[in-house]
Amino acid sequence: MFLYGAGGHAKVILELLELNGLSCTGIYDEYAGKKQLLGYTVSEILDDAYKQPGAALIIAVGNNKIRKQLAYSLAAEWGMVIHPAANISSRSSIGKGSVVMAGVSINSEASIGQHCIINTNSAVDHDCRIDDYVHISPNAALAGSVQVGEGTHIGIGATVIQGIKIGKWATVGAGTVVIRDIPDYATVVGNPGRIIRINGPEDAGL
Ligand SMILES: CC(=O)SCCNC(=O)CCNC(=O)[C@H](O)C(C)(C)COP(=O)(O)OP(=O)(O)OC[C@H]1O[C@@H](n2cnc3c(N)ncnc32)[C@H](O)[C@@H]1OP(=O)(O)O
Repeated sequence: MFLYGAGGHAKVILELLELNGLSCTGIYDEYAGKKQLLGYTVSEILDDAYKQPGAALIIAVGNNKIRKQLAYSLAAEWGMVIHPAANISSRSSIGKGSVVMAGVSINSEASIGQHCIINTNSAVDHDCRIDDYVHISPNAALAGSVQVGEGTHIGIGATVIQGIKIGKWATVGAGTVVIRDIPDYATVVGNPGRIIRINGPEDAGL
């Protein structure tokens, strides 16, 4: 498995690979300014090795917009990795390029898009629909049938009650309690969550 990205998020993914008995064949980061990550070599030059038959790449970058831009520019076979201590319903689905950290629960008939981060100890309950490039931060909890649009960031420890629809490229602040639908591009904070800003399509990365 190849990784693109050599920051803190990449460290967590490297350890997921190790726990799954998968070898990391290469790490690319053209802007990292470092040669090593956890003892693995980091290459600043993007060669074609990750495009060889049988190779797969995970974009190990936490920023949702940058992950989307890279997904379009790198054009690879996408890998996926799930922590062995995640509870994943056999009736759920997870898209290519996504990563699922320790302690996560993904319950029945939930669907996770491509290049998502489902971070440590978060919960995505039954029938949730998570679109591509979403990040569900550590300890966030989504009740049943919540929808999260493309590129949205759910902050650490946020709580979303059942049936809520959250638009695309929105931000839910740390610890926010979401009890009403959230429009596209909105930033919502507090308990109950209130909108403090609405950006535009320029916030969507591409
Ligand atoms: C493994 C990992 O590290 S995963 C990463 C997890 N990280 C996160 O979840 C971070 C989530 N980010 C946040 O919560 C941020 O505060 C954001 C994105 C919601 C807002 O950030 P900014 O746009 O920089 O807003 P800013 O800090 O200027 O705050 C604007 C106002 O909102 C308030 N505010 C900001 N965040 C929150 C919050 N989480 N809860 C309540 N109020 C908040 C501020 O107090 C401020 O209020 P004021 O105008 O009355 O002073």
